[in-house]
Amino acid sequence: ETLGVIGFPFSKGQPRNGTEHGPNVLREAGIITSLQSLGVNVIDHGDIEIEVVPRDEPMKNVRNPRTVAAANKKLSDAVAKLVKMNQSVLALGGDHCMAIGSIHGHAQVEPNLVVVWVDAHADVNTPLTSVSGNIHGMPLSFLLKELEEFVPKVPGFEWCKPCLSVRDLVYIGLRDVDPAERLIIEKFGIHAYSMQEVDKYGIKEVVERALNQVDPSGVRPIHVSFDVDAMDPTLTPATGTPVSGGLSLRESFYLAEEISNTGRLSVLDIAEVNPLLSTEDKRKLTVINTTDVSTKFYGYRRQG
Ligand SMILES: CN[C@](CCCC[B-](O)(O)O)(CCN1CCCCC1)C(=O)O
Ligand SMILES: [Mn+2]
Ligand SMILES: [Mn+2]
Ligand SMILES: [Mn+2]
Repeated sequence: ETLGVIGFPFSKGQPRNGTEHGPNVLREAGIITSLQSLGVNVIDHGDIEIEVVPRDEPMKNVRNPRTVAAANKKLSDAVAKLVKMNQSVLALGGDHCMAIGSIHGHAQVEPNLVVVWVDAHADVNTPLTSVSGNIHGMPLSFLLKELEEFVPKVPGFEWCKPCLSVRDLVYIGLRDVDPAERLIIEKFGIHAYSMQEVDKYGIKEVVERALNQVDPSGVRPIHVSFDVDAMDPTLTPATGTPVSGGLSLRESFYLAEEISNTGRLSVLDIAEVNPLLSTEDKRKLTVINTTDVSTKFYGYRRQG
């Protein structure tokens, strides 16, 4: 089994510079060697080449649409190519708009995939419901078939055909959801385990229910889109939209271990590491904790 690593050095899905350095600070922290030490055959395919599209005027309030679209088209093609070569893929971000390219590319080869979205946020605003205009708060609206009729054409995204159904998506870690996002989640009955459910049922029960709801027969390829702001900000402070009361280190480890144990993790996104948004020691803490969770997704066993 080969694990292909792709860097997505990108920040234009949100306004805070720094997530373009995410892939490299994770590499410098030794994420590749940590994975290789698990006996995983890791190939680092380098970074997606990012081009800034000139005169990339906002479409209504959507910022950097063409630049975000062009970068994610490249990511989609790269992910599809690796999945087609039977590699599992670790995509290092970069802001969470990366999920547009990553999930789209994965779905071109594995249309039967399910998505586990681990995040403080639902990231399901449409270009019309978004208050911020930051595409990192909208990726799922570009991917969900049931939202297609509510999403306007955004310049550059002509390539991005919705490829996911709401019943194939489950959230874990929500604690900062916009009113319009809540409406969408309730209208379409999207499975969602917020931090309230994590407290109520415990992480074991939440992970069990989540996986059972999207894939009761336990056969479908899994795409995990992991926003590091799902974890408590005391653990991953170097991120753009921190929200208190997040997943503990052990809850994050357990979630990753259970996903790993399915043997069906196909693509993992690690999004929203922003080394510029904190002091040196907080940056170190963020990349160490992010790396430690990542190794659990790929078979690190706490029991030895
Ligand atoms: C909750 N939605 C936000 C944040 C999206 C975070 C994206 B992620 O990838 O980091 O998860 C925030 C919108 N609020 C901003 C403050 C005023 C109310 C709206 C948005 O910009 O859509
Ligand atoms: Mn988030
Ligand atoms: Mn996110
Ligand atoms: Mn974030």
